[in-house]
Amino acid sequence: MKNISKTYSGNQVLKNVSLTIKEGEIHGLVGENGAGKSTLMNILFGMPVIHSTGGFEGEILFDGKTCNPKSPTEAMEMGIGMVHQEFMLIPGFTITENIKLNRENTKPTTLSKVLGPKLEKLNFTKMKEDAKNALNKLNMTVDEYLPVAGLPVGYMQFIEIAREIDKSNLKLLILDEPTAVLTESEADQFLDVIQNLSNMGIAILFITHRLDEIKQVTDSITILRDGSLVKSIPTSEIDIIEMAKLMVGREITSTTSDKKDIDSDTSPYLELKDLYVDMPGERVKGVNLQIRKGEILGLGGLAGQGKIGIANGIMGLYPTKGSILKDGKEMPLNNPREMLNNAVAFLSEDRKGVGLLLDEPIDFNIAFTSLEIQEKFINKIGPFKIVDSKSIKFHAEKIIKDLDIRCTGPNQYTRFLSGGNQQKVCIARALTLNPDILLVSEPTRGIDIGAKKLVLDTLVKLNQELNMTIIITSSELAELRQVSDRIAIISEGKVHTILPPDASDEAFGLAMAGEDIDKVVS
Ligand SMILES: Nc1ncnc2c1ncn2[C@@H]1O[C@H](COP(=O)(O)OP(=O)(O)OP(=O)(O)O)[C@@H](O)[C@H]1O
Repeated sequence: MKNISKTYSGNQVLKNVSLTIKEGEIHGLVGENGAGKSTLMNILFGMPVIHSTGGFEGEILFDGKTCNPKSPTEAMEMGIGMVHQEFMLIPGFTITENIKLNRENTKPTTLSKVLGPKLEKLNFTKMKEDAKNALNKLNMTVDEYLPVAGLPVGYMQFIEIAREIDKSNLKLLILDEPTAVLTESEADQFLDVIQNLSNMGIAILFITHRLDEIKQVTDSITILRDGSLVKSIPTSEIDIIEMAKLMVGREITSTTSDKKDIDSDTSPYLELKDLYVDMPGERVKGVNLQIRKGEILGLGGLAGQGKIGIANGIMGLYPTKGSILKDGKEMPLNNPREMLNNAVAFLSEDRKGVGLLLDEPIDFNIAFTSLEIQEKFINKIGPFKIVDSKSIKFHAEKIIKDLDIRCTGPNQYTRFLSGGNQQKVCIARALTLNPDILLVSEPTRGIDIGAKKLVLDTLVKLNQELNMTIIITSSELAELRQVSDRIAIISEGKVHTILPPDASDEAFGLAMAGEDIDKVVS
């Protein structure tokens, strides 16, 4: 890609960016949220959003020939595949149907011989065989006839890749943040797969915010900042700290909070008694927990063990049994609105389903829940209620600055924000509720290293300055250890053990595996 520039309604998001990738090479593309990574890849894959917004400037050469894919179909014909940040699978279809979608195998019938190929029959045996083959290449043992709906998110990612590698002419595979939704062990398996694909001669363009993965698996990297190329360099010649510095243009230090001793004699601020949550894939099976006022409690554990289900259950988003007491008062179960009324706010791990209003501006998205639930930003004149747009805008401007949301201003529609910046808008919305208890799930998933620090710093600041009680659920143990006062490890739907953040790696490892940790902890 040579001297690529792209403008979205007057806003230049790529400035003369060049990028080269060789056959079979694994090339990392890194940069802060909004740096222009997805846009660059969308250009290469011929995404309609590029061409419906005036196209781009610059030149693309593929296999030595000038090309300009005007649609994903054209890109695919050339041998380019792409797995997007958001899944593009059809839930009601089986794994095989999703892998073979639009490329179904058919076999002739008596009618088709006379009336043409449109009347050919689907060749299910061949389709199943191909799907199985693609899954095998990824070391996946899942049954190909299962429907995609209800599968754990990690599986979905592998199915998307299986779909790409089933294409026989695949030469270059673009992966936009493929590991953001994977657990650590799934991500490791995934990196092996990438290595295998590269050994097969397929070039990989890999976008991720996990710089350790970039270091581990790529041959070379390109760093973007604010739409410009900062550097392209062989990975062996740069370390992670330097990468982070080049991405954000400044040094990144890690977040730490002053850990508080939790006095178990004081009465709990939030108490969960025998909590059961029927969240598919993350069932909670009898959790008892006491959280003190002003505490940051971390919830850790392996995927599928129930840690994610706890906050979802407290919020009433999945059928829940047991009891939840806030400051000694019994909370209604299965009633999200009542939880919000009781000043409990939730930032969901489900980025797609978090309910951003994509065709509304940033400021309204930030204010929306507070407006609905708390009647904030409303002026009452006699019997009339008038939305105070000025204060909504003012509030948004402040929080955009605080969380460093990269946008053209509070009026910009959230649809046009990069993925990470959309996530920050969700955080801003939860904070606007000014809750007593903030539940945050995977708060830094998919956001860049600079923004990650900002989010964690914000949580620590809210806790210190407002004495806000925070329950943070995360698959990244390092992140939990940085900010939590105590960390509860969830295994098989129950609290396996509660550890101090400075407990040994061994203790955390054993607890996560559901093993007895007494020996190491003492
Ligand atoms: N369809 C669009 N219309 C207008 N602006 C857009 C559109 N898509 C992206 N942008 C803007 O282009 C810039 C680059 O966004 P892009 O999605 O390429 O960033 P990114 O580096 O992939 O970020 P992330 O890591 O958050 O996914 C951002 O400022 C974004 O707001």
